Amino acid sequence: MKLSFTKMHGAGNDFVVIDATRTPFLPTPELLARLTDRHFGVGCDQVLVIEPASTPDVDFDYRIYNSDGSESGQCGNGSRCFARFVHDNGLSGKDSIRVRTISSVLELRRVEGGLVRVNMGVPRLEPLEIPFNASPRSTLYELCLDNGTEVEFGTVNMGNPHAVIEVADVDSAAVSEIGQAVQRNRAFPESVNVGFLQIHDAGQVSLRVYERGAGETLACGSGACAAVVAGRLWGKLAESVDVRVRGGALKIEWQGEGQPVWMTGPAETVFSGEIEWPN
Ligand SMILES: N[C@@H](CCC[C@H](N)C(=O)O)C(=O)O
Repeated sequence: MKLSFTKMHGAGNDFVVIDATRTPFLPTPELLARLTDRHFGVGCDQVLVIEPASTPDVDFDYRIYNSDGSESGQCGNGSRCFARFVHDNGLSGKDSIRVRTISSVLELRRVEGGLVRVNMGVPRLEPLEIPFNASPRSTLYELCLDNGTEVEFGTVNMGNPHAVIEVADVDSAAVSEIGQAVQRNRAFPESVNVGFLQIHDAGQVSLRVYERGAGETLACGSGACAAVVAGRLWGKLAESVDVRVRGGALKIEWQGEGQPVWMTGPAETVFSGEIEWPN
């Protein structure tokens, strides 16, 4: 059987997009591994699946699988690619569509210049359940990691979990080592996306994210939203922030508690293809 796919990226966070609006996509671990593997398959950070709407209040369902096969309820960069794919392939003529993930409903809008603006929803700021070696301090937690490092971080749920650590310099931050140690901590039984945030001024930051289920990616849209929310709660950021990531730039806007976060950024198609499955 041949499976059609489209390779896309949003600021370098790359995806294999599957249109399952007519034929159901049944993602076995082996098939996901074939799609995500950069050496033996197509290669991507996440597989995005476009499904028919399961309820009348949305246009489509949106499933997200990390490169390790785990499923997530949110993928910001993927949402912009989702909107672009739906438009370019004539699946909807609307300029604004609503999609349901396993955890959230998102509104995706096409804007000028190939950019897409996404209503990423209202961030959830529930306090972390504190296990033995972490302690809360206002919107910050302190944690002694199993590698002996002490970190301070904020937590924000954007439909998926994020821990945000402020650093003096993103380029020299030990993103992989600290990211993995935070993910292993029992404070995060479902693991967590770990953001490293450098604040240049109230409107400009740099960010690297060690993603749950995918490792460090060139950009993480939900991570950018979480980082700006955390930075605003710490009183350090303005309502509109330009976020520099390794693969480009995103604009994040958040008016404050109870309000949705808006993310604007690029969405590009790289190529389309077919793979034989099973081979
Ligand atoms: N790259 C994403 C987030 C993808 C899911 C994440 N790794 C998780 O497991 O929650 C984005 O752009 O938001």
